[in-house]
Amino acid sequence: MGILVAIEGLDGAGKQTIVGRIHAAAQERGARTATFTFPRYGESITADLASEALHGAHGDLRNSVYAMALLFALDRAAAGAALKAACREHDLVICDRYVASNAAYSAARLGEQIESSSVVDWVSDLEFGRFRVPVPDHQLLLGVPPEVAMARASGRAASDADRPVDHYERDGDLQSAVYAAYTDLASANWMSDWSHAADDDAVAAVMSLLS
Ligand SMILES: Nc1ncnc2c1ncn2[C@@H]1O[C@H](COP(=O)(O)OP(=O)(O)OP(=O)(O)O)[C@@H](O)[C@H]1O
Ligand SMILES: Cc1cn([C@H]2C[C@H](O)[C@@H](COP(=O)(O)O)O2)c(=O)[nH]c1=O
Repeated sequence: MGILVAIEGLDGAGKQTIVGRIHAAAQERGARTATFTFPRYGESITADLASEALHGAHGDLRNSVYAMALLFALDRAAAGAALKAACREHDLVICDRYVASNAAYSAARLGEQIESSSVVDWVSDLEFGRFRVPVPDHQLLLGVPPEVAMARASGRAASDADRPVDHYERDGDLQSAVYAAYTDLASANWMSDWSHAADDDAVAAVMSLLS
């Protein structure tokens, strides 16, 4: 049985980039490695609906924190069997965003503190309890602060017409609140052990989990 590792962090922090580096390093070491990216745009109708809402479609859908979180959770629920199979067939399964994204963004949007957050409990009951998606063995918070992540997201939007900034990405106060929520989830080792690192240290933190 392989290990399931979730890479978390802000919009534009560089999660996709670091997942690529971890994947390459693990394969170089001979580890059978698989990756999943959430939301699964183009594969999941609920992921696509969430993205469309973040870009202005579907009326006031995006205003509901619980409705948005439910769409993201349904996307993961539909991937649950594939995730479990991947863990059986690989040494390392890396998720670019996972359940903690729902916890951090939802708590931040509602202004709830992690240690007493109703929505964080709702997310874990729904996703791990009811939908039975696998609990990650390790979670890594990519330690890139809001101002850096937002600059990277804006730079990407300027050079890629298919990646305009969305409703969450253009909200600096939300990005700061999400980073604080993630930091608290990591400090509390929410659901599993966390590390908090960037760049080479982030790659090394995940590689150290492989025996
Ligand atoms: N270490 C880095 N230094 C400078 N730029 C970087 C670094 N890592 C990623 N970038 C750039 O920042 C932008 C965002 O990176 P990436 O797409 O990996 O972020 P992400 O966290 O997956 O974003 P999102 O969650 O919004 O999909 C890209 O243009 C990427 O090339
Ligand atoms: C998976 C997931 C994502 N979100 C948030 C985080 C982002 O701001 C957007 C879209 O994700 P992307 O990585 O920028 O494509 O949605 C969330 O709130 N809950 C989730 O489970």
